[in-house]
Amino acid sequence: MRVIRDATLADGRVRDVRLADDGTIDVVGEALDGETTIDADGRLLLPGALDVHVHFRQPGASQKETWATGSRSAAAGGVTTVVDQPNTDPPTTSGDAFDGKEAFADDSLVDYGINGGVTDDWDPDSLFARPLFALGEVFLADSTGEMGIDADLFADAVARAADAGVPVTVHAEDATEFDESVLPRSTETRAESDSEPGAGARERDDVAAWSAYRTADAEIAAAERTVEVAGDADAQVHLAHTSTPEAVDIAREGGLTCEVTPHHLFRSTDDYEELGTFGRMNPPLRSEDRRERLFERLVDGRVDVVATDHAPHTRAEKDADVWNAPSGVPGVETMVPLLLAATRETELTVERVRDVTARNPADIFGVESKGRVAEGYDADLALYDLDDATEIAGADLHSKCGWTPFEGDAGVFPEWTMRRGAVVWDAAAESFGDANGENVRGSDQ
Ligand SMILES: NC(=O)N[C@@H](CC(=O)O)C(=O)O
Ligand SMILES: [Zn+2]
Ligand SMILES: [Zn+2]
Repeated sequence: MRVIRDATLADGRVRDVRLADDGTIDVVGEALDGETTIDADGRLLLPGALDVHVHFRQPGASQKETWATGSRSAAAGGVTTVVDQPNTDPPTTSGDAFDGKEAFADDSLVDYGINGGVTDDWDPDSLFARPLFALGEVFLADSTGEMGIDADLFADAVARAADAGVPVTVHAEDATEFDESVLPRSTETRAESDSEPGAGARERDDVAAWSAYRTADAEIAAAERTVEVAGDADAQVHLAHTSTPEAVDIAREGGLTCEVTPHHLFRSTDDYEELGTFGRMNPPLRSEDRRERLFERLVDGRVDVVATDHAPHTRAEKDADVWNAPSGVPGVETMVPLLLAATRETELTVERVRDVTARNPADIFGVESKGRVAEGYDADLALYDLDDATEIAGADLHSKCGWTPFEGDAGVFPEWTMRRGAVVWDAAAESFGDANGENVRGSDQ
């Protein structure tokens, strides 16, 4: 059996890790026997990350990303499990659509889960008959794919998920709280607002208008409503991509779990000047003050999960004015690298990075075989040299979209990544494995 020698674990212990032939971890110990040795030489060994929020765009938008390119990007960033969201074309709102997506996921290099979505014409009976990772992201306002639903359907969908024993993830923005006075006035709306003095005072075309339009209050209101709906249905609910510290606090106090994205942790409205419309996403970037308070909650443990909301769009698509550019930024390859680089400069610890990227998502979503470097767990592993931070460059990344909102930031990338004991990314050789990822909820096919 193979042994990874002298690996520093997230808690600082230096241990050998012996791999069983079935792709699991045989034992973690000291001076272990084994046939072949992989010398970690004191470098950091982390459990492969579970990114519970990606948009890999197939079926329907393979010009932005495919399962092949998205999963390679994941592997090159130390991510060994991804969870795909339902706003594809067709949307994943029926059993047939689920099966269609699973056929594409066959191309995945890493393990995966597939979420089911809710729209007015979803087919819950056939959908819940499939091995869903979760119901979600349930869109409380329109985002890419225009799957926003109303309050009654939301309550109904959460109740059905609770009955089926399936967790729910929520895109919490309440469209009734958006500030429409920021919107450009078409001839029609201009006529209306002219009859209401004060409304629509000026036409905005700066990117910061996106943050002014989709207000922090819209997220806060939707988070509060989600707590109520989850309580009424006694459902397990997780808030996706919370952009405000207020929503994190509401989730904690209301018995929900929450995730934050790298872009809301490392970018703010101060970065619009540099990012332009490439910095437009939902929920939008917030003030530097809110970003700092979000980061504090990551450091002290109030944030449960970091997930990327990897939402690639082509450069040509993004290169439009603020009202017409699509929302979303890529991120699956840079999540762990950014967080590890941050441990060198902030109070963030490597143990917290391990918890929010692996242990907590596995525990919250019940992926029992993953998230830990311990006996019996899947040998999903990545090796890092904390002394070797490099500059992130879109051109070096493996997403099909070819750009990153983190251009120039420091990142600590993995030397190699293993999925179930097989190397899926070797940075020195710049080569990917050819393993086929598996559905972590079991396949339906
Ligand atoms: N976050 C985004 O701005 N966009 C996501 C959809 C979503 O997660 O809301 C996308 O699929 O493009
Ligand atoms: Zn969303
Ligand atoms: Zn999303």
